[in-house]
Amino acid sequence: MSDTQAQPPAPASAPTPSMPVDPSAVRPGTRHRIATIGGDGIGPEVIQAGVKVLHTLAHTSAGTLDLDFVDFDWGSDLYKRTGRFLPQDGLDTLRQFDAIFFGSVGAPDVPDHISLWGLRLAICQPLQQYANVRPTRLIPGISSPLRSVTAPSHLDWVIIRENSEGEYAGHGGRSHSGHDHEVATEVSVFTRTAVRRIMRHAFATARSRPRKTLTVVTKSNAQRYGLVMWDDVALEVSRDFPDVHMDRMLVDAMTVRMTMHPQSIDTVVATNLHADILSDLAAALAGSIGIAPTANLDPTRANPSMFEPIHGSAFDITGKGTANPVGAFWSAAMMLEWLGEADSSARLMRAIERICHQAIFTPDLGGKCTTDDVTEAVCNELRRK
Ligand SMILES: NC(=O)C1=CN([C@@H]2O[C@H](COP(=O)(O)OP(=O)(O)OC[C@H]3O[C@@H](n4cnc5c(N)ncnc54)[C@H](O)[C@@H]3O)[C@@H](O)[C@H]2O)C=CC1
Ligand SMILES: CC(=O)C(=O)O
Ligand SMILES: [K+]
Ligand SMILES: [Mn+2]
Repeated sequence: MSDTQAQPPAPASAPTPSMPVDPSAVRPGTRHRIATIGGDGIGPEVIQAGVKVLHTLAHTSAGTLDLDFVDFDWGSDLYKRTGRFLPQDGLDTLRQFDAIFFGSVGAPDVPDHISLWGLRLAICQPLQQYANVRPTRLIPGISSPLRSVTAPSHLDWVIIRENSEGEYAGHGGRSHSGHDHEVATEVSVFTRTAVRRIMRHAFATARSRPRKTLTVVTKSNAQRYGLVMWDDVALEVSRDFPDVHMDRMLVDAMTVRMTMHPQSIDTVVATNLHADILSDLAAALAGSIGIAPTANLDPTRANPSMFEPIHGSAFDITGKGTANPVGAFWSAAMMLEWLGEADSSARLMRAIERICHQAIFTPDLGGKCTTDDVTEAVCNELRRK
């Protein structure tokens, strides 16, 4: 760090971990091959910004970080040209990479269910990225809409979302289409195997964090089969984690607790749909959906994991150059952590925190900066020695 330039103070405490990383499963210092898929809308804007930041991080790492990127133009434009969001051998291609850095999928002129199933779910589900990890933290400099949240320790959560089945299992159908007696079903599927593995991942995450507290969220009053099984499996798995304090909440009450008692929450596990909704709320309570990151993990590491901001294509701001790239940067930091590059990950998070401390903000955070301004500011922080 330069002596001549004033630096904002370092964050009060080190970030709490969101992903338990087994040191024997990673190879820090080796070349990591990253597939980048910008996708649609603001996806390519924030992923290009993220790649720029990662290049700068590598160039300023004194040779300790070696990243190699290959970009894929998969998404709705490819679909409109070819009828496919990714090529036939797309998954085999992705399996050759160490990680995937993803933007978003969804275009105004393609039905949302076609695009989501055509690309994001078409990658996550077959690659068994069953743990969707969504940390939320109040970054110093950003203000929460909640009056009671004024310090980072007041809102420091990680939401673990089941990412392979549940409400997004793809079971269902429509008959008698367009008639008054039309019927449509959307069947939630819960298997003991998948519930057990996400529960084990959630307990392990909770155990890795200082407060060792896990909230199991369901709707097992109204949903009396699959989610009662969730509760049963949670109780069984909890016996293997006696040092983790577990409590249970119904999802409707959880929205109240998130808003009224955010300090009482640490690690949360919920179904695919419930956690999808709760994590957008969490992002807003921490200041903006534009800053929130995700890891889609295959915890077994048999397949590459995928890292993306939690937001979608944001049609309303596409092409304006004002998309907040921080969610993509934070996702990139998670990717580095998962690849075993803890020091580089921490360096990137510090650079993000410094620009937030200086209020270098896009409009979603109340600022006037562009995506490029924020990206350049983060790169400049990384170049300071
Ligand atoms: N993982 C994915 O690829 C996801 C895809 N989608 C898709 O994206 C499309 C739009 O979905 P929406 O429901 O509108 O959600 P969205 O997340 O794209 O946008 C919701 C609101 O948040 C704002 N916003 C989102 N990201 C932002 C950023 N980085 N900076 C500043 N503002 C930001 C948008 O401008 C919009 O007002 C749909 O096609 C949907 O299916 C939605 C969520 C996730
Ligand atoms: C699709 C979506 O909303 C999500 O993955 O968060
Ligand atoms: K996304
Ligand atoms: Mn979502």
